[in-house]
Amino acid sequence: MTDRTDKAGLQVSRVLADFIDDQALPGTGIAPDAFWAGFADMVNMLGPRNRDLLAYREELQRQIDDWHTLHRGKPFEAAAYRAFLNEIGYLVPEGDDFTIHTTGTDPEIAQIAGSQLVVPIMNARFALNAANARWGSLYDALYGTDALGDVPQGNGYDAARGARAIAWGRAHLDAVAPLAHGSWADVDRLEVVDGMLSPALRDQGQFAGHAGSGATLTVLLRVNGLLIELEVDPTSKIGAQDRAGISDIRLESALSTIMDCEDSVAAVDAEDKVLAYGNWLGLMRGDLTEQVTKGDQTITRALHGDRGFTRPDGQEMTVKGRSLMLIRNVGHLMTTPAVLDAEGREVGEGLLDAMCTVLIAMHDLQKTDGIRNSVAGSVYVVKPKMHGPDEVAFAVEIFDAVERVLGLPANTVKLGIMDEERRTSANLKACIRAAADRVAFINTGFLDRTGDEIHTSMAAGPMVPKGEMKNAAWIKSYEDRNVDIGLACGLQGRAQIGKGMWAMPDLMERMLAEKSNHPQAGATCAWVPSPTAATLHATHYHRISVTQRQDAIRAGGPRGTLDDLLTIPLAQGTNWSDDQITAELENNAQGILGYVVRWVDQGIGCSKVPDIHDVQLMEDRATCRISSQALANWLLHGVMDEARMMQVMQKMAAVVDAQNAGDPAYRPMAPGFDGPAFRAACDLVLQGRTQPSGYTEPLLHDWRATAKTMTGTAQ
Ligand SMILES: CC(=O)SCCNC(=O)CCNC(=O)[C@H](O)C(C)(C)COP(=O)(O)OP(=O)(O)OC[C@H]1O[C@@H](n2cnc3c(N)ncnc32)[C@H](O)[C@@H]1OP(=O)(O)O
Ligand SMILES: O=CC(=O)O
Ligand SMILES: [Mg+2]
Repeated sequence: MTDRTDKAGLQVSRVLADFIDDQALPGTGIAPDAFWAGFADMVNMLGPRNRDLLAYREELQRQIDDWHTLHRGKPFEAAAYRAFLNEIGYLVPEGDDFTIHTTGTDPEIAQIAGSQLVVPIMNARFALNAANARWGSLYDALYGTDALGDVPQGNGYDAARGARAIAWGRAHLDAVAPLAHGSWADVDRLEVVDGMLSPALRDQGQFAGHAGSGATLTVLLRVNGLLIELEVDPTSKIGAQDRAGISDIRLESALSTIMDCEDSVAAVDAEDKVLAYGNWLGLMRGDLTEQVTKGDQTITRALHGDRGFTRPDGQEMTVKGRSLMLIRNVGHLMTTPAVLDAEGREVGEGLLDAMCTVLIAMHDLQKTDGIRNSVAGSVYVVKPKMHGPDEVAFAVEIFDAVERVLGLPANTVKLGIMDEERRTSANLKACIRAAADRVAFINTGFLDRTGDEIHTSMAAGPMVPKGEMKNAAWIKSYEDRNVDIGLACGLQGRAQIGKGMWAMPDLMERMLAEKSNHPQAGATCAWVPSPTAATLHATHYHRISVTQRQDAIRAGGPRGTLDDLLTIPLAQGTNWSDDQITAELENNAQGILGYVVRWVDQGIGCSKVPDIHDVQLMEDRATCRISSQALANWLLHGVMDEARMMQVMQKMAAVVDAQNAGDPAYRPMAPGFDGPAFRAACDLVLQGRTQPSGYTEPLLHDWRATAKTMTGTAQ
């Protein structure tokens, strides 16, 4: 039984009430009574609207299901389908041209293009690492991963491998910051004389500053707005082997980081929410620390400070040591047992997130020195899973209300719009207009978007296998239109246009080869799963000027069409071989089970799970949405029956158990197949058709709460 206390008519879990009153509010100038009264008003005013918007989602989905059921087996008529979507209000008029008015953003949002890291906020160790991932060692990223084609072997330093990393780094400098004469590979001394770098760069404007001198010199270069740091230290292991004594090339890497309260975490009750909010508070106050033990060494991880350099003109400059932090709230769907309204209903989790995360960010807004996040005085909230312009307008209303309660200037909160639901993609211009005063990014969350693609048209017929989705007409149009519309709405120089996650965290060679497609496509940022990936992906922004790409794209005129966007990825017939069907079933089942078992039993919201080809994949709720919707779709259309599905689930549960054999906290699913994790995974498929928009969170939350009750850890 949750211990609750009355706050302005709300029944608030005591653990949350204490956290807000004793930790989050002190120092903000907001009194507890004012906070809770303001939140109660918000719940009363916006709660019913929230429920109406969700009911409208369901109503539209029902009409779409009916339309497909009526037309099944007949040739698909795109024009009739589009007319129907207009008629039911799924498609709304685009409206006149306009440009956004967002002001007061930090340079990382509006001016500089670079990697965007995402991190589960409930993991303090990772969250601190992410905040500090503004800077990363290029040598470490090359040496420690498969970026050079192979992974390091053994424990000691492999000098030949080190030499390959150094050679790669020098070749990169030749490509992006060439010398006036010769190659970086041949430099045998670096120095700064009278504000000039020696040897001279072809473009002296790329020399941005320096610190120290002689044997402890640090040189800063600036390429497409991103800083590159050359560290000279001939006494270090690497520097001693280097002709110029360069010990590392450090890159400005994760320019921005999304601290995630959504799809990469498992937060089902007040205790979980307080952990998430507590870490955010530590990051915003600047005092979060975590003990990190590796081998026999324990260190205290804390936020890095800023550093001072001297510019070529002799002026001092400060270089930020941390990534600009954004906070992803949950969407409009879920409610939370952390707070009950006057009628005893759970309140919208999105309302609670909005109020608490912005309150906490006030600790940063009030600072004038030290460890600051937004120097421009903004709070960046990423809002996921919104369906269409009315839901974006509702998010704006939420933040209007939050700003009023907290006494913040209007539009302090900037909004990141995840373009990851089909109704948002199809009405993107109207969605951006709805947030024109505060939009700070649009981002193609292609993983959720793929899940919604399957769910929306679930009744139309069996879809292509998961791996073929990336070649479908809708997704190309979706990616192109997002950039086209973003540029047409004036995001260039004002807000980020972002692209999606690299979901193969261990395949860095492949990421280096492929992810340049994101800046090439005009994206000012794209998601990476780890600090190392942020460093490697930064090299793409050195090579590609996103501003120039955006100018060229805009000059070329709009590309993706709405008709392509609305083209349903139906399979052309279902004459797959039995082996093909088995492979698809097993692959999806393994991903679902491997993810869900850690989510439900251990509360881990983001995991690396191998696929059936043994490629480690980042799995979160969005990837789980795809896999479960893909299986639900094939089940609905008889590609397999329930008995076969259950057989596959049991077989793959045993495989997942074996994969986790080394984890002492792991509870095997086989041979009983009756624990909450296995049942959750099966429900995600069996009930996938009727889950709201095909989301995984309602079932995951229920089963996690059950598992917590079973183990006596429920709040
Ligand atoms: C569709 C979407 O919504 S995508 C957005 C949601 N997804 C994410 O946020 C992905 C974030 N990434 C992660 O959570 C992790 O990288 C995973 C789960 C994919 C892999 O985790 P692991 O298997 O533990 O990674 P691995 O063992 O390779 O590396 C761990 C180290 O890398 C660091 N690390 C890994 N990912 C991150 C990250 N995103 N941010 C900061 N540090 C990270 C850890 O701090 C750790 O280093 P440490 O020991 O010095 O603390
Ligand atoms: O949130 C990101 C996605 O791809 O979904
Ligand atoms: Mg998403």
